Amino acid sequence: MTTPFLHINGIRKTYGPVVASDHVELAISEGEFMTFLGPSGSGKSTTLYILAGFQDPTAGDIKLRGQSILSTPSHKRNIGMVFQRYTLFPHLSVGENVAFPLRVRRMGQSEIAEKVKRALALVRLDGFEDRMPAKMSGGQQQRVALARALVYDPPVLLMDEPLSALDKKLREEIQVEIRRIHQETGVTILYVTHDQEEALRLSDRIAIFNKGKIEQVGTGPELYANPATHFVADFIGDSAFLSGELAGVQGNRAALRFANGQKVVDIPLHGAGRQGQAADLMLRPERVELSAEAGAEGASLPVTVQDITFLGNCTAVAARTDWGDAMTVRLNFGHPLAGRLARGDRLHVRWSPEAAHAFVRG
Ligand SMILES: Nc1ncnc2c1ncn2[C@@H]1O[C@H](COP(=O)(O)OP(=O)(O)OP(=O)(O)O)[C@@H](O)[C@H]1O
Repeated sequence: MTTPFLHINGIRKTYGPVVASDHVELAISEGEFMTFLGPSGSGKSTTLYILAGFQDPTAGDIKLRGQSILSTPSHKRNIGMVFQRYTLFPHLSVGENVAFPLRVRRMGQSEIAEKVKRALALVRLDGFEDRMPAKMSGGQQQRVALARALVYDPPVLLMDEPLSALDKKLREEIQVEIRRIHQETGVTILYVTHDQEEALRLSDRIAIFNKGKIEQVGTGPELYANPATHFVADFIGDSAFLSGELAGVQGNRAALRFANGQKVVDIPLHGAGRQGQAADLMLRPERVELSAEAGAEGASLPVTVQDITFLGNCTAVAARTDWGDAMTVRLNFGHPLAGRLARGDRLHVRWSPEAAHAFVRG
């Protein structure tokens, strides 16, 4: 096996009784854009801070090109870092902020000027050297922070929710910039977010964190097409989950029975399960339609319309099964049912049989 570029090797971190990172194991390739995605408190930042050297792990190791970096102090790890909130020095100009890591490294004045100019050009802030941070927008300040983190060409850049303080439009603009910078510099990026759309836009691969552990690692399409667990299936994509119980299990195929007695047979079962266990049927939104007529047996359920919301290119229809499970189905603009629905209407949710997956309740 070849040595991974960056190896997070069984990292565990506890704070008293709280297990923040629980044997996190991950190999990252040189130049890869890896995102840690998960809900608040799932251990993403803790793992990143251990990489940065701000925290020591309780157990495990971090290896860069096969060498442990745990005993190297944070400022000597040569790892760039951009945080949630702008962390510029307010009393220093943009140029001095970006120059700071080079001054610490005792670089010569002309080389500093050259590198600062190049780093500011990279984040499209050419000519902003003399501006003070307080006179810049949030997005500009975050780009200065990015220039400062990249100015000494670190092999690894860590980013902890760097866009969470910005509004949606600005966030999307800077996401495009971050992708471009990643491609231009080839720096290996580890990026923390709880926003699945951001993760999907930016990453080569995504590690899904839950309760301190990585539940699954894969590309966006891999995670969407083959979620390993209920949690991953729920976290990536807007899926409907309809509750029932396992009516029969054969290997990794199962039959699932809903509370109204209807059955869905021969569907993939993710994770171990046995007959009688509570389980959910997962339906991805693009394989689901609403119709006035029932569909094929085992691929159709009656529902009641709860709410109708026009969203421009589509209409979101919130519906409920007879046993109270909620789901939302989107009708494309111009769909024959859009504009003709009212609360309380009885309709049928229909899906293509290959779109149904069973997940045992976690
Ligand atoms: N210094 C600390 N002392 C005690 N507990 C901590 C400390 N730092 C983190 N924790 C706990 O460890 C767990 C993981 O926290 P962490 O910040 O890594 O999660 P996260 O996924 O990055 O969440 P967020 O997106 O909210 O930052 C949480 O339960 C948190 O409360």
